[in-house]
Amino acid sequence: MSEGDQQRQLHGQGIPGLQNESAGAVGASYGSSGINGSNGINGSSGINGPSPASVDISKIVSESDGSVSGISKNLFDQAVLGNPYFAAGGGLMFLGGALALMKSSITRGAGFAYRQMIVDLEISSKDRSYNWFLAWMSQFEGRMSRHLAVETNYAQRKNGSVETDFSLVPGPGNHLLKYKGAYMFVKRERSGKLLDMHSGSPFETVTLTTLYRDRNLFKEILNESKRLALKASEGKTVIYTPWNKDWLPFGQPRSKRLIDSVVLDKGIKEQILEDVKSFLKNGKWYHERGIPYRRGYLLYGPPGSGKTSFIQALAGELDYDICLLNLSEANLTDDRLNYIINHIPARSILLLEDIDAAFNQRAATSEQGYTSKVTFSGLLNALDGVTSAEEIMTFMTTNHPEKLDPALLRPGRVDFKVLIDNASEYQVQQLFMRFYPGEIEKCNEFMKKYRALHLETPISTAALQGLFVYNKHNPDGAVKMIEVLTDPNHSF
Ligand SMILES: Nc1ncnc2c1ncn2[C@@H]1O[C@H](COP(=O)(O)OP(=O)(O)OP(=O)(O)O)[C@@H](O)[C@H]1O
Repeated sequence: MSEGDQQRQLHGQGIPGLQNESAGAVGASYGSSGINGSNGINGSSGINGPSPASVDISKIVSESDGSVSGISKNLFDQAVLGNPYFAAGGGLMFLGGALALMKSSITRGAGFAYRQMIVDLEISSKDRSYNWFLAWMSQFEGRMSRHLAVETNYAQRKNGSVETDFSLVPGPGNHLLKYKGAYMFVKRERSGKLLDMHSGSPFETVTLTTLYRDRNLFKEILNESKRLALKASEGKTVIYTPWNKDWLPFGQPRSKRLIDSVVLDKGIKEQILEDVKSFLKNGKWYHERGIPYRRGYLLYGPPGSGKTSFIQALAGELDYDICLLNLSEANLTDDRLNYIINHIPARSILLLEDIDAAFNQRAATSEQGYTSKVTFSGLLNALDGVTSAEEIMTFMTTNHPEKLDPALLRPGRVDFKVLIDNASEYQVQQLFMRFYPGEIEKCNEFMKKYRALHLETPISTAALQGLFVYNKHNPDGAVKMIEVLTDPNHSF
């Protein structure tokens, strides 16, 4: 197409309005083309008005390089960019875009600043420090709480009496505390999920938020909470039971049972104590020889002979806690058993009570849908798999050792077996003197009658204790009532 043709075409079939005269020049259009301006949407050169911008085609052509693309570009520059409507819309778009950008930058900036300046600590109720923290906060003076929750505890006093303690812990919601000059925002939240099916306790979290520079205070608070919790259990034995994959204290720590309060037949207590102490002293010996540092004890004998009481007293004597595991627990699986046995809190004795019952009961009731999923081989694997650097002492008790599978009794699983029997004469005498100190004559009288009874079935130490507790401060009463021991069904 020749230059003349191009010019003709542009003049003849140009964009309508391009040839019209318009007041709006590109430079002026920005100033006067506001929404209500003369060239605006409602202005005289509005959408329905005359054509807004004039374009000098001959100028476009002369300024272009003569090619179609060059002419088109110039045409676009003048027609579009020079158009005040486009210019006004573009201005608004630009302004809107800039504002949106600014807003998102501010949001992102604030988020960034928040992340840089603020730090959170989440403690879930699965963690042992959860209750420590709540107990700490209930006693902390610098707290500002409007929602409190009551926690009722039964604390055992030194004289053995049990008293009720109420502590006001922070309830679900928001709280504020000022610790060492730093403010912390504390949020306790409950989720719909249950932490424990039996107790129905919900899964919870506590989140502490503070300035980044104060983050070290989190550790200080946790350490203080731990110290406070340990102080509360000082001189006491904590009984742990498994909760999901962790061991949590079951009830309040109990006063230590004194080892002298358990009367076993002559020499038995000393024998077990000596073995345990020698085991605890020889960690290095085990490690050097690559032998797993664990030892299994089996206490067997009739009911009420003091097996459990002795283990509790032993824990108190060693200043250990007890991890009590019930193998018949409905939702215990082999995997979970393996995990929890390998994650016992430090300085704890693992106690498996009535070890025979777990598997016998399962066999007897499997048809009725017994749900325990622990298998006997699962238990053996869990016991064998304990690979802790810390010592592991497992105590098992049973009334029926004859029912136990020999596989459980092999060394490495059970290293020390001992019969804790019904009361021997030695034990009767010892128990009498413990209950009635200094009453030697009465004791002799009691023993004389005791021998004369010719008890066909030996009596349990638990039954003897029942007689003495009934006649607390009355040794005469105990002597007079001794015949009740011949009646196995007698209850005090
Ligand atoms: N040898 C003992 N010395 C002191 N108290 C004893 C003794 N035996 C039993 N008792 C008392 O009898 C009660 C029951 O004892 P314990 O639960 O320790 O017996 P057990 O042998 O573990 O019984 P079971 O086999 O039925 O579990 C406890 O209150 C305990 O104080």
